Amino acid sequence: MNSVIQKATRVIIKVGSSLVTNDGRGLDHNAIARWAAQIAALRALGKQVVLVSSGAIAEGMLRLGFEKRPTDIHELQACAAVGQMGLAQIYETSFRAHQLGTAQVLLTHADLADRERYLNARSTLTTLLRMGVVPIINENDTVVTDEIKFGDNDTLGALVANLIEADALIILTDQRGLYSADPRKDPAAHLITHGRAGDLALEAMAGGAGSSLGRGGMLTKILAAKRAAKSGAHTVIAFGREEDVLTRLANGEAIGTELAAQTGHLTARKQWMADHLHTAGQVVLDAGAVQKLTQDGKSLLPIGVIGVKGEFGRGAVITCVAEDGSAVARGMSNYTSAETRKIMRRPSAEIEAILGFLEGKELVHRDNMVLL
Ligand SMILES: Nc1ncnc2c1ncn2[C@@H]1O[C@H](COP(=O)(O)OP(=O)(O)O)[C@@H](O)[C@H]1O
Ligand SMILES: N[C@@H](CCC(=O)OP(=O)(O)O)C(=O)O
Repeated sequence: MNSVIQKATRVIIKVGSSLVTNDGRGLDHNAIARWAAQIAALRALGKQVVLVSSGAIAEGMLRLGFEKRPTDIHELQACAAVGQMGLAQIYETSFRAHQLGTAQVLLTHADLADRERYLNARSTLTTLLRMGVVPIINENDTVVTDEIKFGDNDTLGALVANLIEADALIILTDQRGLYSADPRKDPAAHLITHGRAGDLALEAMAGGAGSSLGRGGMLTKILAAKRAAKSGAHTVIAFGREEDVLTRLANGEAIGTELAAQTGHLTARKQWMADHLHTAGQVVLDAGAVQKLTQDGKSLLPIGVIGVKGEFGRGAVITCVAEDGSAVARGMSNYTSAETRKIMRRPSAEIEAILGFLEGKELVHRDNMVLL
């Protein structure tokens, strides 16, 4: 038994290049239809699923008539741009068969390192999930070249797990999981069924890149598990063509390699916030707001703010202090300091009229906050 996926309510599933393609050129429509059916079953169990799928380059190669993977980086980018249309098309059709809508989300690592974009991506994804849509994520290969060189969606999967605080990351690949050595080179290698995310011994077992299409190999998967664990997500690495792999994992079956996170979401978030000792600014809360945050577990609304100190941008980590100056909480602000000065002491229903837009009715959402 393995209850990690069974217990998870928010899951990122990453489907690698080596799996999603038909012998390296074009997409395997039948395999994609099977994953869509299984993801629909997971949704019916009440799980929210985000799919990170590779395969754009492979499909673009087919559509543009390349026999071999081009070496020119801009030709690869062109393949990705053309192929992404096919990838979106096939996922939309496959999920539609199960009455599920899909959304295309193209991201770069830099997007997630930028606070404002991070918050925007997070809000978009959580809104899509709330609406019952399955977001399909890939790298935005048009605007970056580093990622295309390494071809690594494992890292992207982990970053997305951090972004929306997923409970689990499932990495589907062309091997049954992590082996004690690369099974393509060492026939005596055995499957590692359990491990601790972040254990350095695992990194030594994972060799370099695997197939000619997938570039990351097992090492990027192990590093992705380590990264995902930073926000409390567990990782499972499994063979994507194993029959009903996703639904069986959701039923608690032990398949592949499970790499467990050692800290829960809350501890992880606190650690992350603790890294921001030098916050960009402060907001002063009235007694009612302090009570809402500390006693009732609520978000901070602008109406409870009576002062703003310092200058900060949207997405900055700020400190919420009581009138006597004692620190109450720390969190990411939905509004800049200038905007906060305009909307403080005012009801959230007026934000849009005051600023001309609404980023959220909260100044700091509960999910982006830790109490001190
Ligand atoms: N210890 C290991 N256990 C399993 N696979 C390994 C290991 N070391 C290296 N590999 C290689 O990693 C490959 C999977 O990585 P990759 O081809 O990048 O897949 P994907 O496209 O799914 O990301 C496997 O086919 C295998 O050859
Ligand atoms: N973004 C690109 C490549 C991503 C990629 O190959 O990643 P991986 O599946 O981790 O080896 C694509 O869609 O073709």
